[in-house]
Amino acid sequence: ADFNLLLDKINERVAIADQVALSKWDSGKPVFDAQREADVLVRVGSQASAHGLLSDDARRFFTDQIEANKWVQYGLLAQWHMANQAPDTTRPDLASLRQRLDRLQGELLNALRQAEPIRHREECPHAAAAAIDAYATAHSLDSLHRLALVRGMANVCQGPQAVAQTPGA
Ligand SMILES: O=C(O)C(=O)C[C@]1(C(=O)O)C=C[C@@H](O)C=C1
Repeated sequence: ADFNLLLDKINERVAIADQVALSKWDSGKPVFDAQREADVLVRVGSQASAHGLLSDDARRFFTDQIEANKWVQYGLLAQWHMANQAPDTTRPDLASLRQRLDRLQGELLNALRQAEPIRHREECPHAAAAAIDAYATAHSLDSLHRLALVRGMANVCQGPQAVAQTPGA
């Protein structure tokens, strides 16, 4: 196992942030929505064990994904305010973007579970950083989206003591 599937799923979620930012540019809604974050994290916590993960671990991981999402939104909104314009590509409304985020949730948790063995290895921090670097280069990510991967991977390495639950436990 390596980090490629996990990075793919993290990057997929980050790519949705671009469209969330556009919807917020249109609506003027703030990036931060405390109630929505709480809802997401409650669901993640309750679905963790079905994916073979501890609730706290899954919640911490998702807190990082939400932070990565906000970094991208703040970064893009600042670029668009600088330019006094945002791209005029068609964008889905926030409700359908949230449905897409919800659908990705299980895939992200499965990808985290799949990475479990490397997460506890001594070389995890180096392997994670190298995988992010290679992934960002291979996908020609700009510095904002590269940094979002760094943020999303921030707590993937866990040290040897944490133990995963068996699915359904
Ligand atoms: O749903 C939104 O409004 C988003 O901006 C997405 C998201 C997330 O990553 O899930 C990020 C920031 C908000 O505080 C809530 C949720």
